Amino acid sequence: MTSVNPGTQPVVLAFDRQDDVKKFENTKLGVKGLVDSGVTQIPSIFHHPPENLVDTGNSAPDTGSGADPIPVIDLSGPTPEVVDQVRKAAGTYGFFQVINHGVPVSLLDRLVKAVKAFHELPAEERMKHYRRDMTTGVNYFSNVDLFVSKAASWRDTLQLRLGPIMADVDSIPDICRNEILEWDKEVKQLTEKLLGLFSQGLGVKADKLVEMSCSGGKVMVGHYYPYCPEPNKTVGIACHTDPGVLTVLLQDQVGGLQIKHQGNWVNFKPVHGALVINVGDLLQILSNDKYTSVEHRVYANPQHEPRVSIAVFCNPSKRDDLYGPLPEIVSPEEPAHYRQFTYSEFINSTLNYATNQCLDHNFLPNPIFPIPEIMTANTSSISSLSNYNRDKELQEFDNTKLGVKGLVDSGIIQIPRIFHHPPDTLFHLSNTDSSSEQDQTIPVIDLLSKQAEIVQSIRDASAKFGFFQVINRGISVCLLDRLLDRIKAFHELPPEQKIPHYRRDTTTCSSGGVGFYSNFDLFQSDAASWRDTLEIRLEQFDPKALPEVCR
Ligand SMILES: O=C(O)CCC(=O)C(=O)O
Ligand SMILES: [Fe+2]
Repeated sequence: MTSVNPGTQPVVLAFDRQDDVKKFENTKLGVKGLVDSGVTQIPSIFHHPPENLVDTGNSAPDTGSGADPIPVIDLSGPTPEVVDQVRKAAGTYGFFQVINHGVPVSLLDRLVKAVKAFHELPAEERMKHYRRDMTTGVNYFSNVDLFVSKAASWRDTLQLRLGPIMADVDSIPDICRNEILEWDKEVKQLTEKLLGLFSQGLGVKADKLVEMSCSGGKVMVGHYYPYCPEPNKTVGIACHTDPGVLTVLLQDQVGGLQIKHQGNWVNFKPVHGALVINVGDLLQILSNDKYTSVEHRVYANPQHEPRVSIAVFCNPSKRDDLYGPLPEIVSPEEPAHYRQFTYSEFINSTLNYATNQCLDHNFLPNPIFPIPEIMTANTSSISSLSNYNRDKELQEFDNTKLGVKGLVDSGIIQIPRIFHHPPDTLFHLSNTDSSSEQDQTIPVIDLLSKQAEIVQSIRDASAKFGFFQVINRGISVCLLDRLLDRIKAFHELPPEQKIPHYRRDTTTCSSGGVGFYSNFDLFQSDAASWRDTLEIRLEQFDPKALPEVCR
């Protein structure tokens, strides 16, 4: 799309990509739909920068070559030995596989088959499930971050909330419902067992992490990585760490997962019947870096056989409890590397993860919750933190691109400190005393009155209040009502539709004169205010840049 800038060359507006992304989203068929349509070249929205790419040389990297260094742990072994193996693997690789884990291998096989069958349903069946809004707890989409990432990846996902409250069971596609419900029961037991082993590996009581509700919030994703005709231009999942406590991953035999170990990418060789376990960012923090949350990625599938993987992300369900290095394991000799924070705060601090409520996890800009401050463990409340870094928190808030509405949607119960105004500037909403100011009302001037009266009223109001209201001003009241309603509708759009409009500078060509932001003076004022804004430069804007909902 081009637009003409008066007196200069045509300029290419930056929303070309967003149009292509929307077109792809509107197919409701994901990358599987593209493959089925016979594409031989992948659309440019999937092109990743060279530093993200994996050279697969058009065939799968050899997942079998060399010694496979990632430990396989037999959970049926004696507990002290298992604890020791878990502690070592979690501290060095951040990843390991478990066998004899108690989940019937036949169920694992059936689950992979059922999730694959869902992704291979006829187009008209599959697209009925395509949605991003989280109300039922069941979602099917391609790329959780489609509208915010710079490049999309070659993967579709069926996502389900397993806990603390199971998704609406009737919304789970029939073709995989029974298998998912069976898996949910098994994975609950397995994750509690694993949290027991992780706790003991830190030398704290076995039920410590379960008591902290570390696996109470669970999200399952069933990924489908179909054949990619240009695997050297995109990826299956870009390099990331999982933000939560721990991840249980079931993969089929196709291969494609790679983990970073000592600076090198290591292929994760699938073992039939085994489950892959990895440490998330929160567990690294809770363990005060004794366990490590490791970067991993999946290359775009160069084989005609599609790859299926099913991950369960475990997160705390107690949002307002404090998390941070376990007090039992910090001491003056081994001080805490991170401060204490609530899980809500953790979510708010990680890019739009909170605000779109997709606890599918990936693609956080920082591999670890950015808490550089070293705090000792006796901190009992966030508000008593002395190491408040305002610039950093402002930047993190701006990075969510969702304004204060995003904070409200994420369920915060305390407003972040960047919004705290000094007491002398605050209103007292509970003050009902009728002061002299409250008795006075701002004049309403009827523009259909006699000219002389109008002039007199305007002169008086301007002198006394500097403000007045006008009625009968020739603009249809119905239009005004619609305008208010549409601006409200814009602010209440789902995150993925609002985020593309987030920008502070509406003077650039690429903005089209339109921008959505929270607090125009966010980085200059002493305290931010509880308000978001859609700005339109009336003198010069591109109608196409306006959000459709209020165009
Ligand atoms: O598909 C895989 O093997 C890995 C998936 C993954 O890393 C994720 O969903 O976070
Ligand atoms: Fe992951």
